[in-house]
Amino acid sequence: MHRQAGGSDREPGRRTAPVFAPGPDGLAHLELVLNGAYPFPGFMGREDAESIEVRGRLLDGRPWPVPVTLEVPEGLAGEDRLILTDPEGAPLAELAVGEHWKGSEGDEAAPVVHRLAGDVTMSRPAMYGALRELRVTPAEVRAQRELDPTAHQPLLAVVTDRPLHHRALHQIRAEADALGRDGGRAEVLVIIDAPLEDEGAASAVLAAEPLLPPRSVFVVATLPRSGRRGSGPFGGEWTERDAALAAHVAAAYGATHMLLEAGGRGPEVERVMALRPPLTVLDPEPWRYDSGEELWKPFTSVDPGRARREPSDDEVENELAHGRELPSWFTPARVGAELARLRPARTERGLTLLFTGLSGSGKSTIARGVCDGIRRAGRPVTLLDGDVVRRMLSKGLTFSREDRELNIRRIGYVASEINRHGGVAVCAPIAPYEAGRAEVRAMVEEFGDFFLVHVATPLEVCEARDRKGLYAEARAGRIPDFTGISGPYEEPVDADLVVDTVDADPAESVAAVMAALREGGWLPDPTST
Ligand SMILES: Nc1ncnc2c1ncn2[C@@H]1O[C@H](COP(=O)(O)OS(=O)(=O)O)[C@@H](OP(=O)(O)O)[C@H]1O
Ligand SMILES: Nc1ncnc2c1ncn2[C@@H]1O[C@H](COP(=O)(O)OP(=O)(O)O)[C@@H](O)[C@H]1O
Repeated sequence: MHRQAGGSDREPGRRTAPVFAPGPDGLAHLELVLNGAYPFPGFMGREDAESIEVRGRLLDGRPWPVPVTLEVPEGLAGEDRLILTDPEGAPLAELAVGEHWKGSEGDEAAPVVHRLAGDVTMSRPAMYGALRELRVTPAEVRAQRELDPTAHQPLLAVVTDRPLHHRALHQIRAEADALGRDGGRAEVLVIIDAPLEDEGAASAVLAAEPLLPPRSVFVVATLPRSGRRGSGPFGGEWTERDAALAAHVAAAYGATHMLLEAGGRGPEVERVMALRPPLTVLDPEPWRYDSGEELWKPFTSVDPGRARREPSDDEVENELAHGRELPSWFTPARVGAELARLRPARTERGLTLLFTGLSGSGKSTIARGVCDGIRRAGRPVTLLDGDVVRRMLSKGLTFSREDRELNIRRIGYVASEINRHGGVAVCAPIAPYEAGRAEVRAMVEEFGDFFLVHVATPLEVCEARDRKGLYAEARAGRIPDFTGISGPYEEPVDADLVVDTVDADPAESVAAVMAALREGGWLPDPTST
């Protein structure tokens, strides 16, 4: 987690500070402190953080919506200086620790969290992460506008973590017109909230540039919102505190007004304004598509019977997953094309199929049949069978919990590499622990899709089959940690498909999996070829 920074001889005789790479939220806060988007010089102490939680204000009375804190491992809690680095270990800033404080997150049983507060000083500008050239500082944007003598119009910030479809674009143009002074229109600054480590929906947002008022400016920022981001390019849920934080950042860029694009389902603007952001958060008039006139119009002028419902984020994801074009009344063609590039059809995305179940449940038998089917459907496929993996990749590992977790991690790694190149990996280990399966899911979803099949054959049936005589041995006490007998099997609660092998023969079980893959769009539909 941390190590001593080598070779820092700037101040001879002074002990070298340990280095620490903050987690995603800590890093996002750090970037906003360093680029001047936040009006304070570092991470907050306990009193400020508690004051924000209780009354939405810093101790000195300034409204502020979220604590800006830095979690550190316990081993760093006693330090008085820290070098904060990016995830690759390059120094970003030095933290002069003013306070160490700890607390538990939520209930008493939760582990103690250690935090350090204090001012940060930039070591060198950040280089890591995606879209660096678009991560322009607030001061740069303000200076650019000051150079322009015609820039006397209000500045409307549009903060978005998702693509701008027709509705949002109409709303933005209408608001920019309404806010304009002297017959002009407000200028537009699009703040794309993208993760630090990848581009998120940024390229799809940028694709809408020609559809926004001329001279609209685009910047990328990462707003910290723990646990919000989904894996798709459609953004996540915004709370009113998230929205208020976005408003503070937008104001730092010089914005006078903000419109949050949250897919039409953002937090109530009144509740955001109650947190006293430093600019006006707009509650734009809803726009609807009038299917009679084939036009987008303000809600009030559309006959409710003719207002077409917008597809939900899930529906958009589903259309893209099946390789279908998004409807042109909903998405501008250029945005749709970029989304199709960001989210290729499932037939082209990597896929990991993980079969989990007791020994003898039928994993290998079904996995073999499914591999044949996938190959026949024209996709490259690799089978990572439990027994075979144990003879090769995981030779020498035992059946302790630790070794089983290592086994599944290795399988997950190989599967994710197969997925990175668009291939299908079919894995058939017992994978008895929820944590191990979740780890594989996370590894795989970086590059492809994950599909969990629970081969839910009851223990009695597996034991009666006892193909390898192992159950008898285990019952006789000769195999320790035998899954289902002397070792645990945690039933999955997140299986995408549960297969019954009691009332079905192998061919039927294979067919059930193949049907699910076809239905989900991972295999070409044979009727369409
Ligand atoms: N203690 C114990 N518990 C469970 N299974 C045992 C054990 N010892 C050996 N075997 C044989 O190893 C096969 C399971 O290996 P896996 O790599 O799939 O297991 S795990 O995912 O690491 O839990 C499993 O194969 P399958 O029957 O194909 O599941 C068994 O044949
Ligand atoms: N519907 C079914 N699907 C898979 N296997 C089945 C089914 N019905 C009976 N079986 C039998 O159950 C046994 C499963 O063994 P195997 O596939 O090696 O399981 P595992 O890999 O889970 O240990 C095989 O002998 C297979 O013929």
